[in-house]
Amino acid sequence: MLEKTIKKVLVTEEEICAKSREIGQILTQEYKDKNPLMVAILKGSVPFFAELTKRIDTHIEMDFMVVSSYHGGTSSSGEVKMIKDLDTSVEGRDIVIVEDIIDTGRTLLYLKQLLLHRKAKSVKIVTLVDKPEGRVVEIEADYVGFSLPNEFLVGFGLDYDEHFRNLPYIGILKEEVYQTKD
Ligand SMILES: O=P(O)(O)OC[C@H]1O[C@H](OP(=O)(O)OP(=O)(O)O)[C@H](O)[C@@H]1O
Ligand code: HPA
Repeated sequence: MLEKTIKKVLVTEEEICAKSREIGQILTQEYKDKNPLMVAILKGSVPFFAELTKRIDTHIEMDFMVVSSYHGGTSSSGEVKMIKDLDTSVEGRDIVIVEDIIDTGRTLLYLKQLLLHRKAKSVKIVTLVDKPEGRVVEIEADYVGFSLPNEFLVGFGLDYDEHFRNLPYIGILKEEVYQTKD
């Protein structure tokens, strides 16, 4: 079973649910009467997006984007590519980007600049995980669930080679998992 591949759990399911509730309450106040467009960045943000949006008690709309900067394994190519754009116009709208993780920051810098260029009224970023030591460009999230050390993380949307997104917690893999997959 998947649990056997995990060396250490860093954030439990209970902690993620409690934090999502907390951020959801803040967003409820902040976006009351603003009908923000909540943008999930696929695929990693899916579990957190589902957990968070349930906890927002005011009108929101949802849309989805696919961008990619990681191509298998644990390293980044550095280039951010748009694979699926939004269906909705962002002009004059309050936008909340929801991510699973900020690491180098390249993905979110690209997305924030793109949406501001398209004349969004405001763009805020919510991320489940921040790895501040990984940053190579200047960008910060407005709301961070958990600030974690610079290790390769899996679970709650975070993948290693497309696997482990379905773990209900965030953890690090045992060394042998990398050895058998590479
Ligand atoms: O701060 P960065 O170094 O840019 O890394 C963060 C991005 O990397 C991952 O996406 P990925 O491109 O792997 O796609 P995925 O969401 O489908 O896993 C993650 O979901 C973020 O979008
Ligand atoms: O630690 C990570 N795990 C999974 N995907 C990622 N994308 C950036 N950093 C990570």
